[in-house]
Amino acid sequence: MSEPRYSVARYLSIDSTESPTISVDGDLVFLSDTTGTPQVWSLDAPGAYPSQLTAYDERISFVSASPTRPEVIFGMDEGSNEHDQLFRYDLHDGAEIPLTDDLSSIHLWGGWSPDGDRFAFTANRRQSDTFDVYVQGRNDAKATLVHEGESGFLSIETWGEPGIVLSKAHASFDYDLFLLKPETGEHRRLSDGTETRYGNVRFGFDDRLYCVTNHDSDTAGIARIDLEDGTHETIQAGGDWNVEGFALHGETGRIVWSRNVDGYSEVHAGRLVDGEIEPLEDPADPGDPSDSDNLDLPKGVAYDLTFGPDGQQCTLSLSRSDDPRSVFVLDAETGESERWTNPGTLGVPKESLLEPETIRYETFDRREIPAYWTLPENASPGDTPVIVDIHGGPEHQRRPWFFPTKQYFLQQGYAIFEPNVRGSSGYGTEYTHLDDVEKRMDSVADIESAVEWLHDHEAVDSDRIVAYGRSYGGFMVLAAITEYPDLWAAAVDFVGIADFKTFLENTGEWRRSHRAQEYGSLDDPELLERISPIHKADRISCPLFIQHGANDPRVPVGEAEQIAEKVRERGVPVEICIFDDEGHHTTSRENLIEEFERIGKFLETHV
Ligand SMILES: CSCC[C@H](NC=O)C(=O)N[C@@H](C)C(=O)N[C@@H](CO)C(=O)O
Repeated sequence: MSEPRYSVARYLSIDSTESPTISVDGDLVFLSDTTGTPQVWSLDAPGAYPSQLTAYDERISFVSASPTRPEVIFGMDEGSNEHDQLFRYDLHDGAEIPLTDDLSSIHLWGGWSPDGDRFAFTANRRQSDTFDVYVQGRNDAKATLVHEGESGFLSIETWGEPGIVLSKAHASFDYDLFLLKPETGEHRRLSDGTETRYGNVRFGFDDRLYCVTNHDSDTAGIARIDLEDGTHETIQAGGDWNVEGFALHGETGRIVWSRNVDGYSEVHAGRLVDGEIEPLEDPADPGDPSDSDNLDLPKGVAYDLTFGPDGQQCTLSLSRSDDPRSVFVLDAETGESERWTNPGTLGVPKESLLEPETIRYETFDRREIPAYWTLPENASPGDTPVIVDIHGGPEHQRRPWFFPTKQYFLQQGYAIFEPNVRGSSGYGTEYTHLDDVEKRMDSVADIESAVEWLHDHEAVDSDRIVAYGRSYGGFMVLAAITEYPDLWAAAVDFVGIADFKTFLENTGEWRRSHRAQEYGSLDDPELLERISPIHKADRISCPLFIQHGANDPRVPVGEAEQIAEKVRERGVPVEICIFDDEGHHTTSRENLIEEFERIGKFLETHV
């Protein structure tokens, strides 16, 4: 194993800057984890020295600038328990005003009223399994309940002159949209009841509604929804790939949108004219519409597209394998971009941060599974250990963004294999459903096929392959080492599901029905038993590292405790790392460093 030149603490101390928003004064406000947890910072010019605005130990989850005043609202939870409270921050005098104080409830940020006098959110205050809609004056201590939801998730997409748009998530690809008039409580459905995913909902010029949706398509595009009759009209199709987001400035009609092309973002800019997108003119050739390639953004993953109040600037977050999460600002008229934050790599040479190769491997049913494959420098034939890193969700997608621990393991001589197995998002709606309910173990079989691909690779040491994954990916690790126990030298399970029955019984009650759509219902115990690794723990033979957070509201910590006990009973090496002040994500840098120093030692011992 090559001697590590940089500690894992060094990689984990590389800052992330993201979630940008532009204040009425034109200041950029964003989140940075420089102090060890994401806090609110501001910048008044690109590359200037940023100003830290908040200094909590707890993580801040979002920040949103008022459309009319020099102030923002941010959300913060405790111990990573996802029970966010809301706070207002005055950008001129630094005053911080708590807006909610119901610590037992989750507050999901919705948005500001168009005049900035009020804001809206959903919360499960009334019933823990149900989110209701609340409106609160920016100076008021109390909120008004304006709509009672039904059991399960309910969130706010946007607030415009016509009203508040609500999103009811029945499942990851089955949403309904509603329009709520907060003054009267009038509430009517805008969606047509088909199994459709909606996101990024925004009011445009003359209050027409725009969104990202896969309505009537296998991939997502930008559509306009008629508020009167609910007709959906696609104004920008995704084609072979999904449109992933857009920013739209109502008054000017300026639009910046991006497409997820095999994991990489392709960013476009233009203007809505008569409801159609007119691409920006190519500065070099006036009259000739430019295309995405004319936007001189680094090739990576773009997200958080957001216009400033005047529509002249559009800010976004962007990350690449060799570029930590940074904030850029686009000139919406010319398409020219400027980097506003540059977190740097703490002296780790950028050329040592490795880009993946995008590959596809054939799986058991001859389907092609996309994956990212990264070999370490100077990988010696037949002597390279591999970490198979399986993402969570499952309706998520691994993409080529900056991953500090991935770069650390690469520098230590591991190759990294990141499959987007069936059920992953990013490859069309049909692909996301290939692992649903009774098809669960097909995605685990995709992992076996991945290892077969690795066995055929000249660099790989087949006896030193590690199963590694977070959340749903942690389930995939436990499933892989029970279904195919001979393939693995070791395994690392972060906040994984071990038993779908206890998971569904103990997960947050507001999310149970949503997750049952993906995994199966408690009414089908035979299915849940068939797909739960806990019942095959006697097949586990490789050393297992388990990490969890005691405050996890999604995958209860009991999932970690029960699998650890089962495996330990058999005398197989098990190490468990549970943080009392963390939840589904380890959010403090101090804990992350402890976690990964322990994982590094565990892998050194067993691989
Ligand atoms: C408005 S949709 C909310 C989706 C929900 N988010 C928080 O609970 C969710 O299920 N997210 C999945 C990515 C998720 O948490 N999946 C696993 C864990 O990886 C699970 O708990 O089922």
